[in-house]
Amino acid sequence: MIKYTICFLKQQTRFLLLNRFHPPTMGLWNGVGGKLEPGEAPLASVLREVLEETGIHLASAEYKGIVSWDLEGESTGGMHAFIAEVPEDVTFATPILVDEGILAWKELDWLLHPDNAGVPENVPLFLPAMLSTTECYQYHFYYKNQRITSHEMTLLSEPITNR
Ligand SMILES: Nc1nc2c([nH]c(=O)n2[C@H]2C[C@H](O)[C@@H](COP(=O)(O)OP(=O)(O)OP(=O)(O)O)O2)c(=O)[nH]1
Repeated sequence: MIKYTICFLKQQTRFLLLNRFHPPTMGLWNGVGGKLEPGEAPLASVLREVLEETGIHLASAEYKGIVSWDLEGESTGGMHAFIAEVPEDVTFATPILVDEGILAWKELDWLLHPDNAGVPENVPLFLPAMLSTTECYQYHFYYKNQRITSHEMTLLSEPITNR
């Protein structure tokens, strides 16, 4: 069951990330998102979460598929993932403190740097693929002792953005 959404908001090469005050991914720089409400479509959910957490009113976001995880052999959850371009004329000054954490623009190179321990371990493994394809995949991660041991990506033949 996919319970969450996540959106990577970008403006050219930089991304608006949230350093989260609370679990999951507490203390790490992650995309913006949250839990789907009952009956809510993934796109509506992610647009709502972006508005609530950043104040940015997006007209739309591009569906990129599902990120899911398997902890110690049990499939425990996942999130519908989106990428959205913030128009150039939208000025969003950071860092800024919000209820959920600290928002700041971070360069893609910083986000993907192999020495960067400040982003969720799975982000550098799925985000480059999402940025380089228009196809939607399920990115599935296997964890043991809270570390990724392997991952796989499978093409989604019927993306489910509006269900
Ligand atoms: N990169 C990454 N993000 C994750 C993982 N697990 C996980 O839940 N997330 C994301 C999905 C959501 O965007 C976010 C968790 O949402 P949340 O619990 O804060 O949801 P919410 O704002 O609706 O929560 P609440 O305050 O109402 O309880 O973290 C993960 O393993 N990697």
